[in-house]
Order: sequence, then C-alpha cells, then structure tokens
Amino acid sequence: MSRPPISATTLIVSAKTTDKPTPMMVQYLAIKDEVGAEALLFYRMGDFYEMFFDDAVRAAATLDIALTKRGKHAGQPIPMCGVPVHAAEAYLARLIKAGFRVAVCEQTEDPAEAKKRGSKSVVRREVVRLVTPGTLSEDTLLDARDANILAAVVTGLSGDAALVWADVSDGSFHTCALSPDDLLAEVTALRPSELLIPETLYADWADQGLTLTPLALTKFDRRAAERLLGERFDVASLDGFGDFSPEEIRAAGALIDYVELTQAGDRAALAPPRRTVRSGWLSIDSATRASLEIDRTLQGKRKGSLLSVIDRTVTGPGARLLAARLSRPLMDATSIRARLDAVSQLHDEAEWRGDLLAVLKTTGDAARGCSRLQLGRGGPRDLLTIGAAIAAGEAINAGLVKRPTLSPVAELEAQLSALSLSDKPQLAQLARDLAKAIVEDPPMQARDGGLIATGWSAEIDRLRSLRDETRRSVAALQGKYAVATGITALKVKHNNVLGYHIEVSPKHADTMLGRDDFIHRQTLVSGVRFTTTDLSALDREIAGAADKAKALELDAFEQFRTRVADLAQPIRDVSNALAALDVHAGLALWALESGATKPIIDDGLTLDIDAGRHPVVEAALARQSATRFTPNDTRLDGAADDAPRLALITGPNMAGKSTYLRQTALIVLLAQAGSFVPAKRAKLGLVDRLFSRVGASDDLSRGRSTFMVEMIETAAILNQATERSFVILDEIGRGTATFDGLSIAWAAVEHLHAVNRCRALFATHYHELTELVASLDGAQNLSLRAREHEGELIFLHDVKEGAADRSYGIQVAKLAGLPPVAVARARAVLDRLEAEGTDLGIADLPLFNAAPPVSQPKPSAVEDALAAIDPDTLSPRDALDLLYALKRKLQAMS
Ligand SMILES: Nc1ncnc2c1ncn2[C@@H]1O[C@H](COP(=O)(O)OP(=O)(O)OP(=O)(O)O)[C@@H](O)[C@H]1O
Repeated sequence: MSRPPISATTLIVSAKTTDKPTPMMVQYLAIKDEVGAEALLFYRMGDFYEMFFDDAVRAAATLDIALTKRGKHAGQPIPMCGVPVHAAEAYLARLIKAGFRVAVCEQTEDPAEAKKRGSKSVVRREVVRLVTPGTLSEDTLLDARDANILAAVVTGLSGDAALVWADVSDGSFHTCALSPDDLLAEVTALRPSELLIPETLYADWADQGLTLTPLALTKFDRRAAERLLGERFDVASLDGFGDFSPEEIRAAGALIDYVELTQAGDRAALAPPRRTVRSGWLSIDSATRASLEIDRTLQGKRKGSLLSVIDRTVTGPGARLLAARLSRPLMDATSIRARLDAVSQLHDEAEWRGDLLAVLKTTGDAARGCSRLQLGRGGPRDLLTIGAAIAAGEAINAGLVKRPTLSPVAELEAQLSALSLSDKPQLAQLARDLAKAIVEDPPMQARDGGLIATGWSAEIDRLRSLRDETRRSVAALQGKYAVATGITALKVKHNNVLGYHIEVSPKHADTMLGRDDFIHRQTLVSGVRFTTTDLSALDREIAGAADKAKALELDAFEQFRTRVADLAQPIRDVSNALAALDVHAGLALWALESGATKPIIDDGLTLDIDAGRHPVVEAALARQSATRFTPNDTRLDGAADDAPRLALITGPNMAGKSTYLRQTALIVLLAQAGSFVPAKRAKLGLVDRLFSRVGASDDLSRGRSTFMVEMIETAAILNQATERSFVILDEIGRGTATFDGLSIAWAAVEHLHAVNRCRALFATHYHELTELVASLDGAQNLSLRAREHEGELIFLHDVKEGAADRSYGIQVAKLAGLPPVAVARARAVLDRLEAEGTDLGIADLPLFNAAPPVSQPKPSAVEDALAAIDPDTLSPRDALDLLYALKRKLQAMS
C-alpha cells in the first residue's frame, strides 16, 4: 500500500523535531504557509514552476503529469511535479477549470545577486499573483465571447443587500442595491465565475452550485471601503458616480481589495463603479432563467440556447454585451424603444449595416487589451488592437459622411459620437501614433523586441542601421579571412553562446591554430571555431546596438502602456460603443434571417401576438429540414377587457403545449431586451416579472424531490406575481397523487386569476380544470389539436379556442415504442376507466399478470394455405400452380 503523501504542515512539524530542511525548503514552506492550503503554489525554479507535497499530488492527478520525488524530509520523500514556464498558461487554465486557485511565486532577484550573499543563499522569491477563476485576464484563459464575472454580495443589518460585479478582463464594474430576497436570482443571472461572500453567509450559499470565496466580515467594512474606493478612483466622495447604498460601498470595497490581493497589491484596473437600479430590469428568477434556456441549455451548453440561436455578433465584446442584455432585459419602455429603433434602422439600411459589420470584423477586444496593459500583462498586440478599435470608430463615422441622407436614430447617434475623435484629441493622437509606431505583425511580448516600426524613433533606427552595417562588415571579414588563410570554405557564423565566430572544418584546424591572429574558441567533431580581435569588437558592437535598440523599444512600449492606462476610460467607451453597434447590427441581421419583427411596447397590460414562433424549436426544425414550425397567436389582457388574462391550454402529449408557453415567454424577454421578436406582429404591455415553471427536475443534491422543487417554484410565483407579471405554468401537480395534483393545479389557477391577476398561460393534462376555467370571466380554454388518421396520430401544432377532448397519451406511448402488449393493456384499462369511472376497485382491474394473454394475431390466408399443403403429394405442376396462387393471395392482402 502506498504511503499517504506528506503535507507541508507535517513537514514543518517533523522538520522541527528531526531533520533540518534545506534553505530552499525553508523558503518554500514560509511562502506556502502565507498562501494557505486552498491555493496551489507554483514555485518558480529556473524554467519550471514546481509544486511540492499535497499540491504536487493534487496537481499531478488533475493535469495528468508525472509525480516525482525530490529529496527527503523527516525521512520521507517529498512528492513533486512541475510545469514548464513557457507552457504554464495552458496548465493554469486546466487547473482553474478544475476549481483550483493558484499562487504564482516568481524569482524576484538575479541568482547572481543571491550568490553574493553566500553560496548557500536562496534566490529571493515572492508571490506575484493569485490566479482565481474570477480574476483572469489572459486571452488564453478566457472565452472571447463570454464575460468572466467576479461578483460580491453583502447584506446589511437594516435588511438591505447589495450585489456588485466586475469583469477584471475588460475593467467593467457595476453595483446594485437590492433586497436579500432578490440576491440569488440576480447572482444567477450574472453566472459569476467566482462569488465573494462574507464568511457569515457561507452556509446560505454553499449549495447553490457557485464557486464561492468566503471573506472575513472585516473585509466588508464600510469605512475601509470608502477610503479604498476614494483612493482608487481619485475622488473625495463617491457621490459623483452615483448614490450608492452603504451595502454597495461595502461590497465594492471588498471586491477591489480582493482583486488587488490577487495581484499582489497592484492597483485594480477597473472603471469607476456604475450603479444600476434593480427596478430597471425585468425580473427573472433563477428557475425561470434556467427553464427558458436563455444563455445555457438545461445541460449547461451554450449551443441550443436562445442566445446561440440569435447571436450574429462579430466581436467578442459584442457577444458579451448581447448575453448581458438577454440576461437583464429592461423595464423602461423609452429605453427599450430606443434600442428597437437602432435595430430597426440597421434592419432597413442594408448597405450601411454591411459596411458597419465589415469594419466591426476588423476590431479585436480593445477593452480586454486595455485591462491587460494596465495590469502589466499586455503585449504589443494589445496596443495594436486598441489602435485598430479607435481607427474603426473613425472609419464608421467616415462611412456616415458618405451617406448624407442617413440620419442615425438617437441610440446609434450616441454610439457614433462616443466613437468620434473630433472632441478627443488625445485618443486621436494615440491612434495615429500606434499606427505609425507598431509593426504590422508584432511579437507576443515586448521583451522579444522588433515591435517598433522603422521611422518612429530616429535613435532606434540609427542603432538598427549600425547593427546592420556592422553585420555587413562581419560578412566582409569572411572573404578577407578566406583569402588570408587560403581556406575558401572558412565561414563566419553566429550563435547565442559564442556570438560571431569563424568556423573551419577539422582538416583546416592546424592551419588556423598555427596562426597568431586567430584565437581558438571551441573544437567540435564537425568543425573548429576561432575568433579575432576585430571580429570580437564587431560582435560587441552589434550586440550592444541590438541591446540598446531593444531597451529603447521597451521604453517606447512602456510609454504607450502609460498613455493607454491614462486613457483607459475613453478606450473602454470606444470598445463599449463598438460592442453596442455590433449588438444592434447583429440583431438586425438575425431579424432579417428569421423574419422577426419590431414589437410595439407600451405601458398597458396586453400581450397580443400574431403568428408567434419559438426561435430555438423553429431553428432546430429547419436544421433537420423536417416539418415547418406552425406559428400561433397569443392574446392576453391583464385587464381582461379585450381578451382573457389567463389561458388554460390542454391538448395531447407532444402537441406543442410547452413550446407555445415558452415561445410566448421568450417573445416577452426578447422584446424587453431590445430585440425584434419572432412573430408577424407583437404588442406588449411591459412585464415586470417573468415566471416560468416548466418541467422541474430533481434537485437531489439539495435534498429536494421533483415535487418539492415544483411546489417551491409554484409558491414563489403565487407569492410574487403582480398584475404586471407574465407567468407560464406547465403541468403543475403532476408529480403527486391525481387528486392532490388536480387540487393544487385548481387552486393555483384560481389564485392566479383572482389574486395575482397577472397574464398567464397554464398547460395541463387535468381536463377537469377546463370546466373551472369556463366559469371564470378572465380566463379562457385553448387547446392544441391532433388528428387520428387510420390509427396514426397527427399533430397539428395549432392553438385553437376551446378545450381538448382527450389526451392521446396511449397513442403517444405507442409512438414512443412501448411494447405492443403494454399498449394493448393500457387501452383496455383506459376503456374500463372511461366506461365505469375512476372509482374502479382493484378487483375490477385484474393485475397485469392475471390479465388474459394478448391473443395471438390470426394466421393470414397465405399462412392458412401453406399449413394445408402436404408437399410430398404435390406434382411439380401442382406445386407451380400453388406458388402462383400463394403469390396472388399475398398481393390481395397488401
Ligand atoms: N408550433 C409547432 N410547430 C411545429 N412543431 C412543433 C410546434 N410545437 C411543438 N412542435 C414539436 O413538437 C414537439 C413537442 O412539443 P412540446 O414539448 O411543446 O409538446 P407538449 O404538448 O408540451 O408535450 P407533453 O404534454 O408531452 O409535455 C417539439 O419538440 C417540436 O418538435
């Protein structure tokens, strides 16, 4: 049996009592102690990050890399594994995905310096960064089309709460004050990669499936937060950014403090916090959000979600903004109409939209590039992306000048003016300078050199030409030495160890060694190497010029980096404006492709949809080139003047009830997010809360059965839905005994109708409810039809007034492939139930085993004829006649 790995703590204890750890181990242990057990420690040793003890065991298992041993401590081998520095990002990405946090510890002094302190001294090392899921900024660790949110929540004694969130990768930072009841829904909407919570709240949040980082309550101290925020954003008071609640300030302070902790004290590169108001959004609780599959399917995939079907954006920031808009639709008719007008104009102006998308495609991710540069992790390519984004903004404005008759609507005008450089001379200058200074295809890292274009700096150009001239002088030396030695094959070569040197084949070694002017450097099997005083001098000159040029390039890069940091906010504004244009143009394109139309939004209570469609089901049907989607109308009126406010939907299984419910909810959501909707025409009175209870699943991890989950969600709806809400309920009550379920569904319909008075669609298989609905003045029966044709069930998928006559459950079971014996049995039971009522006793319904065996099918005419034959008595002629006769019988049967 293998021995359990020893941990760093064991080692400290045993080391104290027995062995003395090596100086390097002492340093490792001290740093590991500071970092704590939760984070893996990447301990830099030369070209590797090494991990020891438990860290090594855990990382090796996750990364599937070799676990080795390095020396012994207290008599036990120390487990070790390592990853090469040049490939560290890929390993980091895998560790973070697997839920680890990683502290990166670098050598922070030259080993030569350490040596000066004595031969046994250890190179100084420090943790320079704590890599956590919510604080990533590297391109390789992030998905370009997905935000990477770090959120923090806090509750106050007064009963208020706050949620703040930032994306460290693009610098955005938001706050929101809300009631503790709404916290979970809003956190779910953000899908944060990491959530900071006071440790006192840990128990409440532990089973929500989120990556939690509990912090001491002192990290949420209001005074400390005020001081920190004031310092970071250079203001005496935060009032200028908004009227923040004490909880928002506390959570924002904790978040900034945490970001800075992960960056080993470097300042957080975040925009000033933007306050958002909870009442400005359409509220969608987490169950509804999941069941509507807005940005993820129930299986957690992006593909197959509403977002994946409508997303036509061409940039990463555009894709992220669209996801944010879908996850938080608006509640304010004016802002929604402004967005819709923008989509509408780009929908109609095909050429302009085409030009716009063509320019947008050339822009990268300026916001993320800017944050990386601010954090000191950016490179020359980030500079280029920023320059390109600013230039794209100008190109877009210039494109408008070519279209004098076009007058952009207010929403687009706002974005165009954010992109215009006429009032932003510094930004314009930065773009011009970047275009001139940075080569077209720069290296990844500034320290590699070769990023500054010729013509930008006279001194860099001078040093480069000095280097090139000297190289030419070196090349000339080759001819000179070949003549002097008579060795025509003599070559002047370069490598990183010897620099420039002369190489001859071994057979010429003696000639060379016999001369005073050549200095021997190295003998190899393939050749012998020499230098001369002239060559060494030129080599030094070239290396000197190259080093100086590189240092000047680094200087130039630093200067640009500082300018970008100073202009971070206007650069982010440019990036946001490009993203918004991308969203509007993308939505316009989707509307054209899918035949979506502009909804009419008002403050009324109607929901009036002509020929609505489910965008995801429709796209799936189109992909399978199967049947076409059947559009359906929805007419609801919260005031119940022109239409009922509640509709009960019955119909066979598989007829399209759930699809109809969801499509109506998605149309509401899309409209309030500022998108066209998949319908011929839609008029929508603003909805304040969207509720959906569609097919709950077990939540066994939280100890809740399907029925329990269903009842919790139903309770939330009945307790919270207002007159302005829209509710879809699918088959509630089915998870329990028939009469219990029916009674619950019955009560829910009455409550929604009389108390909540919201607009609602309610799908059910309880046909008894159709009679209840017929007696309520604000309610109506609708049904989805199906036809039986020669024993086959045909779904029509269209919604009609009136209740469905039957469920066709048995036909659907047959379609699904239930064994024929079971189908026949079900039919028999149903016939008896229908004939004799539901109070049949068990005696009336013999058990399945006791059931008479299903009769064997009668033999066919052909089989009868075959059975009657005695082949031995047949002549060949009779046999042939019989064959013809059998064949005729067969034809008659088919
Ligand atoms: N309007 C429509 N046009 C075309 N096909 C549709 C339409 N509505 C639904 N369908 C197809 O029918 C399938 C079943 O639809 P849905 O799940 O909505 O039925 P249901 O009535 O809710 O069924 P059940 O009662 O068994 O839950 C869908 O997956 C889709 O392929």
